[in-house]
Amino acid sequence: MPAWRIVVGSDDAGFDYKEVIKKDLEANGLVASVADVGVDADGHTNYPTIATTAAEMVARGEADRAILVCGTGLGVAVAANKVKGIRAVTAHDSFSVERSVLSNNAQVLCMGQRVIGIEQARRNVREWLTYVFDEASASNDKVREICSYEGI
Ligand SMILES: O=C(CO)[C@H](O)COP(=O)(O)O
Repeated sequence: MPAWRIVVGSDDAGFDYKEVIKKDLEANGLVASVADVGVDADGHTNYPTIATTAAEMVARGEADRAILVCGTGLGVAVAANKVKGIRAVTAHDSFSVERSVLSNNAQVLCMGQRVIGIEQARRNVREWLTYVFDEASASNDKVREICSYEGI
């Protein structure tokens, strides 16, 4: 199991969950490091800036995965997916979180603070850390097709 380098980010609407998740990650033995690209408690930054900053860190290989929180988990996913090579998903249930890695090899998990409860969000993150994409799986053909569409 890898020692994940994780980057977390949120807008104002996702700040509280981002802070709780960050603390959980820092205490999780599967996590090597946690970087926080904001927002801060008193800061305001639009979600596309936060999401693309985090996604670019993953795309450059400075982090393995990202967790992004906004009100719905939708805007951060749309923005993160604009970064070449990034597969970001909004997933609020355990099965989708599992498949986001095992089917889609998504590196970015997005959630909405206005959509799910904090305990489900924390559980999603705990479980997400335990999944690793199998490049020998049948799903890889489809992930490669997505990459090929992007020219990578
Ligand atoms: O949920 C969001 C974007 O998907 C964000 O937290 C709020 O966006 P807004 O409704 O445009 O303010």
